[in-house]
Amino acid sequence: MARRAEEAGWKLADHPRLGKGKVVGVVVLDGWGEAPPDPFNCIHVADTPTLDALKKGSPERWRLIKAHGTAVGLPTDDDMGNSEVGHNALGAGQIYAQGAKLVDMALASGKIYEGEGFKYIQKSFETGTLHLIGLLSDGGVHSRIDQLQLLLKGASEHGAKRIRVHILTDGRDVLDGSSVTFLETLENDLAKLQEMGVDARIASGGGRMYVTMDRYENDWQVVKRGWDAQVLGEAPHKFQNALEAVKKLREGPKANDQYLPPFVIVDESGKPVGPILDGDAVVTFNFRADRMVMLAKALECENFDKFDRVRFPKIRYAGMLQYDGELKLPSHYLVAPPEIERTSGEYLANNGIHTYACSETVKFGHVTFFWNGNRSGYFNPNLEKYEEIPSDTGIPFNIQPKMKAREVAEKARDAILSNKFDQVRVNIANGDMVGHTGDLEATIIGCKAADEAVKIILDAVEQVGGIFVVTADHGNAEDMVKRDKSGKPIRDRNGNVQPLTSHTLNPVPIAIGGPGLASGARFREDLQDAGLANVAATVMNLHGFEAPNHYEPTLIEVSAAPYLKS
Ligand SMILES: O=C(O)[C@@H](CO)OP(=O)(O)O
Ligand SMILES: [Mn+2]
Ligand SMILES: [Mn+2]
Repeated sequence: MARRAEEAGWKLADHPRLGKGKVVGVVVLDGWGEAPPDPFNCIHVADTPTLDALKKGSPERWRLIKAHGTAVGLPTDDDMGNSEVGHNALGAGQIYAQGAKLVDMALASGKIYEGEGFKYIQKSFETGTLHLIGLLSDGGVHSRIDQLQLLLKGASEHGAKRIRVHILTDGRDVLDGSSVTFLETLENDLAKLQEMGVDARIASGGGRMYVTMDRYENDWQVVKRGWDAQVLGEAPHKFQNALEAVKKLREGPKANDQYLPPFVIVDESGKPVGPILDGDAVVTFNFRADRMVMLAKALECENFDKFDRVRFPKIRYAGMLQYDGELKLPSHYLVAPPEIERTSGEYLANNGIHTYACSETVKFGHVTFFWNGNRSGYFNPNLEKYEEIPSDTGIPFNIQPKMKAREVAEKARDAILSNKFDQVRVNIANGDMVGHTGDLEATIIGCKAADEAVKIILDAVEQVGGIFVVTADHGNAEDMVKRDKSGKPIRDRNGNVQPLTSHTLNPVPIAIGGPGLASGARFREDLQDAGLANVAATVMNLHGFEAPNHYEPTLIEVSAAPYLKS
């Protein structure tokens, strides 16, 4: 193993001052940013003694790092962070131009229409329909409506004569209710295409969390609901107009953009206007992977047993990107994904580090798949163990805001105490998943549960003389209200505020410590602009290795003299 590592350039140099053999507990708090104290800062309001102690206890071992925008490879600094780019950066130690940006560039240059993926689907344009399925939003987390608009125009200029759009409404990365405006924009564009002789229409729809966009195989019924509407043209709700559909369905009890029921658009005779048929082309236009992989499997896999597809049309299918680099799924795609290579997980596996990673289902791929550069599976099954705690299904997370935080922490504790692993890595989901519901009270409970989970892990680290790194992937729970430009919550005539369900632009904390951390180790002061991508080198150091030269620099320095708490 050592020789092989050396030959392929995988061998990491020893750190001059930090030794090996200490277990390193890496905790990623999902959706846990830093913001000023405020009644809408649920992390501030919640009882979080463990995280408070890390912040107050050691100024040289607690700091903030960037988790949004260009620091994580997004197009601009107006782009909020998200789990995919966040965990990619944390695990890869390098900043890659991410899907959002790569698609922007391919559309701007027109290269998207010259690639293999587009040429492949184009073969269906003469006799078949082009179907576009994806999230209708300008959130920039999974997709962007301006990219859809360009693709619609470009596809019709390149020969698509019949286009059907299958929309998923958002309300998670953008304000609830904004689906109506996005839909108006889309209908306007489709009308222009119709004037130019293209038969372009919306064919079906539904809310992202209830229709299609499940992830990590949490609930295949979500994908089935989408399949029935998009492919079979069947749904409990039928309308002749999508705008009317969304407005009407939003009136239902507890209905919102995220959870809108599935609908199909039908003609005057009640016939669906755009089921997916043999000979058609399909593009899933989300660039982000996790919530498209399940649909990609259903559209592409010959052998499929997750639900009864009833009909498996012979189509030409391409993803906006290839969503899984290991499974090569889908096999055709319009834009090549970022080549996230030489991740810290692969380096550490090649240097003999035993790793345990755990999360509950809704975040499982975050600390495995995303962490490893959008690759599923192990680098070395003899050295790694990934464990998933099943998430609650069928209920929104504000009903069970504690989620599986304690269960995940107890698994991590056991892994740390087992002495079998050098790195124990978890994602604690509450700040994010409950934050997305916009329910403040539940989010406060969720944040407390996350803090308690961190305590369980830190206690175990303490017991074995190990080291901990506690950080987060992006903000969410620390700001839960829509604000005006000056930062004041916007209130309507009745004094009500609008909950902010999305992520934020805030930085996230990182804390290091534990009895195994060398007494002279502290955060450097020369990296004020550091971000998530600086964490991988830091973690490698804590395992006793120097990071590779092409990694973003480590956050820590180790002085010969012991670092003293001030
Ligand atoms: O739920 C998701 O898909 C996104 C928000 O769209 O959140 P995260 O990036 O935290 O996974
Ligand atoms: Mn996240
Ligand atoms: Mn989120």
